[in-house]
Amino acid sequence: MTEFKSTERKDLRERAILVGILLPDGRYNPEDPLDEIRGLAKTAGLVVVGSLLQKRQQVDIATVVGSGKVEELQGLCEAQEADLVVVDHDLSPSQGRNLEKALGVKVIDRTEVILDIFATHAQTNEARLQVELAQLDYSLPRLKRMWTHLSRYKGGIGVRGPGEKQLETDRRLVEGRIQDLKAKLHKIQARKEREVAAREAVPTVSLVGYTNAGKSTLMNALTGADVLIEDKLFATLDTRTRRWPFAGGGHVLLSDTVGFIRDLPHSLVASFKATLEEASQADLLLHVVDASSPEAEAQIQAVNSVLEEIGLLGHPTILVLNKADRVPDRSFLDVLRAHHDESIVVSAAAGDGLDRLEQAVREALNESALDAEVETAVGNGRVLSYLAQHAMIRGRRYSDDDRVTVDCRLPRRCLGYLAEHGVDVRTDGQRMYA
Ligand SMILES: Nc1nc2c(ncn2[C@@H]2O[C@H](COP(=O)(O)OP(=O)(O)OP(=O)(O)O)[C@@H](O)[C@H]2O)c(=O)[nH]1
Ligand SMILES: [Mg+2]
Repeated sequence: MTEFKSTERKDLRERAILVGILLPDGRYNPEDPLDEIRGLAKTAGLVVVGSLLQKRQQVDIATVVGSGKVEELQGLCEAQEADLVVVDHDLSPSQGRNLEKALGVKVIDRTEVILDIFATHAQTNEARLQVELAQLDYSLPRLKRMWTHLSRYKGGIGVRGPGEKQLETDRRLVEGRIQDLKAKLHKIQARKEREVAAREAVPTVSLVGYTNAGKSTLMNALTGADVLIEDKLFATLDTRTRRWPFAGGGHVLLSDTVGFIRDLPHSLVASFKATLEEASQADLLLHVVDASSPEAEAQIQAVNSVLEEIGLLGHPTILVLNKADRVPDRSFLDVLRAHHDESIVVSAAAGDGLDRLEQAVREALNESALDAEVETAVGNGRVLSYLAQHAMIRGRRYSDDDRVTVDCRLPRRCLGYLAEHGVDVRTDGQRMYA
């Protein structure tokens, strides 16, 4: 019966029903609480054929939504010939199983949709390995819980059943693959670090921000690059770095990064940490915001919490309020600007405000680097090669007592390292970009 139906259908994409649970403390778009999960479903290539919302004090332990809603959902699935149900909430393995049993269709949660999108969008070898690592990290505890659940039945008759053995085999396979992936990623990242170190000592700036905020559009507008832009979530998964020539002279290196989202699955944050850590090498972050979204403020907070997780919250940052051309009401921008003093309004698509952005970046970079004289022993190879990698060296003076003084432009973030190594640093506070 079902088979007959599906061969009759012209559109072979999977048909999905979205389920949202409105909890008292949940942060949703009040006009359309399913807005984001609908965007995720669309990006994952699903056709949304229906949706269902339930207001609750807390999620139902067994089935997330209440039993009445489960019945309603089952009717909806049949009427719409749905292939799957997407729940905008994390599901425990047993909640997923219970719902699947009751509904007779596949049930997936928000994290699985995000992991799926990442898996289809990953293009470089590194991104693919990171996604696979995240997927295995996500499935490992589920694997355990799934088998534990089974072996509880088997354990009842007092035997170490095949479930237990199977679990061991599966777990060992998965754990082995995880180690293998980590080793491969480690190699790639070590190579990248060498590449970064070998770069000329030009200031670097990283774009960060909520997914779909317009980071890649801004990257293209500033550097003339040709990075993929799509009205989809997570269009960019691979970091790219391009030269951003300043209209007023000089240039910096600008990197695009993977977008953030509220409640980014932990396994993903962990495996993309290395990619995001490129941002921590940057002298400055541009936090790009879709200022035309009613969720702008909540998205800023979500990005800040990921930044905090990867230790970047205190990093020098400029907030870029993008899509100004689409903001329906100016007063909306004023509210955002009042909350965030270091912010610049732009439209990456229309090319508005980019000159002001350049000026703000110059000023921030001036503040983030110092003219310095660093004195150390001629034989201190470690510190001298550190300086060669991180500072813009202008000259060296040698003295009779085997000491060298390096005259350079030094990023502020290097002061900690030099202090740790007991090196003497003198600064006169002159600015490089006037
Ligand atoms: N109206 C308007 N649309 C913009 C602007 N900047 C970007 N967009 C649109 O917003 C959508 C997302 O842009 P991207 O540049 O791909 O966003 P992103 O932040 O790189 O997104 P991910 O890589 O998916 O995280 C695209 O449809 C862009 O055309 C802008 O200034 N104004
Ligand atoms: Mg992008």
